[in-house]
Amino acid sequence: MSTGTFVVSQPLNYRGGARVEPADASGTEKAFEPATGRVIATFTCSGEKEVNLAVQNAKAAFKIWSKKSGMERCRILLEAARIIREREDEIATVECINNGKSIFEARLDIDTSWQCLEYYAGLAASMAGEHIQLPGGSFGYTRREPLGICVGIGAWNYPFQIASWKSAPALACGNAMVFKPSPFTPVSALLLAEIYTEAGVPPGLFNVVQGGAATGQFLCQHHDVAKVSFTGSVPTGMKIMEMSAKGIKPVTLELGGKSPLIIFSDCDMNNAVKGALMANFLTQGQVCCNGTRVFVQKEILDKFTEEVVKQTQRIKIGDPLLEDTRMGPLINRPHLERVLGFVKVAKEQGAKVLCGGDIYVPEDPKLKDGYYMRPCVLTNCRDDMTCVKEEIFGPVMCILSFDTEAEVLERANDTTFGLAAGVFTRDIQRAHRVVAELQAGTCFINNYNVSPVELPFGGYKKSGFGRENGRVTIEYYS
Ligand SMILES: NC(=O)c1ccc[n+]([C@@H]2O[C@H](COP(=O)([O-])OP(=O)(O)OC[C@H]3O[C@@H](n4cnc5c(N)ncnc54)[C@H](O)[C@@H]3O)[C@@H](O)[C@H]2O)c1
Ligand SMILES: C[N+](C)(C)CCCC=O
Repeated sequence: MSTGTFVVSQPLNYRGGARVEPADASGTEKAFEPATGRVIATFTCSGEKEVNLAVQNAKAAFKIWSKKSGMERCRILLEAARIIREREDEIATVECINNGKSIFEARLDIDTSWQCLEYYAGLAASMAGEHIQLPGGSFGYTRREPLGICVGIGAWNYPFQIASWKSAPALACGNAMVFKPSPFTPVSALLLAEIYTEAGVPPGLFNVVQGGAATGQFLCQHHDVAKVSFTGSVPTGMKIMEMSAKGIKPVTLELGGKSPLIIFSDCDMNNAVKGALMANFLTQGQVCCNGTRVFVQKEILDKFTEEVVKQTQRIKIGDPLLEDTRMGPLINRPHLERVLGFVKVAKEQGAKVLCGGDIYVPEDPKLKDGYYMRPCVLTNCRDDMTCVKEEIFGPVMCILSFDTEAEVLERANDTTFGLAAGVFTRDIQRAHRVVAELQAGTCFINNYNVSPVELPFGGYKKSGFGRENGRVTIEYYS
């Protein structure tokens, strides 16, 4: 498949083990190919009736699935993981077309998706309660029971990965799920739904409803829904929590970030520069855990900055389906304008643009209406600037300088977010001392943005609570 050719011809809702047109509507949406600005799908957003049907299907499947043994669930999830792996290129291609990320990155996302299914398949087989000895020869026991119908609501930056990271632990624990992707990226969750069916889950165990806020609200307010797992922005997360509170439903909130990346003067410079690029420019900078506040120790500020700018200017921007492309378009026109707006405000507040921060028009004529910008490095930044305080969610790196460890720790933690953080140093004692003080769910040492599924992922403060991945997530779905 090549850029500019894909169109969606089948229904985008999934219920009872098949693609369906929704029974009612709460408006329509268009999905785009960000590389060309072309519409690839016009779809109906699900209304209350359709949401209700999806939940009823999930309820019927839950009755069957929750009675299966861990080993039976394990076999089916392993089969689904195998199919994802087999169809990796096809899934990555669809992801790349609908999201705009490079095919190189999309394949990595699909890898963490099947790995997540494999991981929870393994845990499913060994899940158990406890036997607790009581005085006088008496005893009690606990059972690990599924919650029931879980709702997953996803963001647009990692569409297939988010659907997998939510559904794999939910299904492994014996739950059913109704998943709502972002209306910007409605396509790839359907592939996951079809794969679960092919692998042998009961019809209705994993359903997809499409739509925006209205559809999401019907899901969160539904009285048969036992839990909501949400990935998205802080303002939406607050609404999800309010709605869930009314129904006393537990929530997992995977929200935004403005993570610090601390580069000490004793770092391996090449590795730190590489790390800063990985922390800022994957998926066009549209990554929740990006280390966008780059604190560099004064002694190496000039050298580090020069090298980062040189490497940033070498990033190959273009057609996301080409093997050598490393940066594609942003998700849509309004978001591109929003990110460029942040760069404008940064300049007005005194930041200096060292490279990028402007619209990019690729030479290939079919990409001329795509949502491209050049990755941006800002210097002369201060902690009180908008670009340093707010999540930009685009390819914009802010460089700040610091003198001492104590000073940088205080400034790094001076944020309402707490999703991730990074430290680059050759001093291993300092590395561990610093990460122990950082208020962040994930801390990287001499690395950034790797996320093995064995490790829990989630935030402190307004970056949310609850975790995805790792053994602990079982606690959030059972
Ligand atoms: N922590 C993480 O794991 C993680 C991962 C990816 C993205 N994010 C965050 O997501 C944000 C970007 O994603 P986005 O723009 O899609 O976020 P968003 O909050 O606008 O939307 C997220 C999802 O919520 C739905 N939604 C919107 N209003 C709703 C409502 N009132 N009720 C129910 N559902 C509603 C949307 O349709 C979408 O599916 C960034 O802040 C980013 O940091 C976090
Ligand atoms: C796989 N990453 C790069 C850690 C991203 C996780 C999801 C954040 O947006």
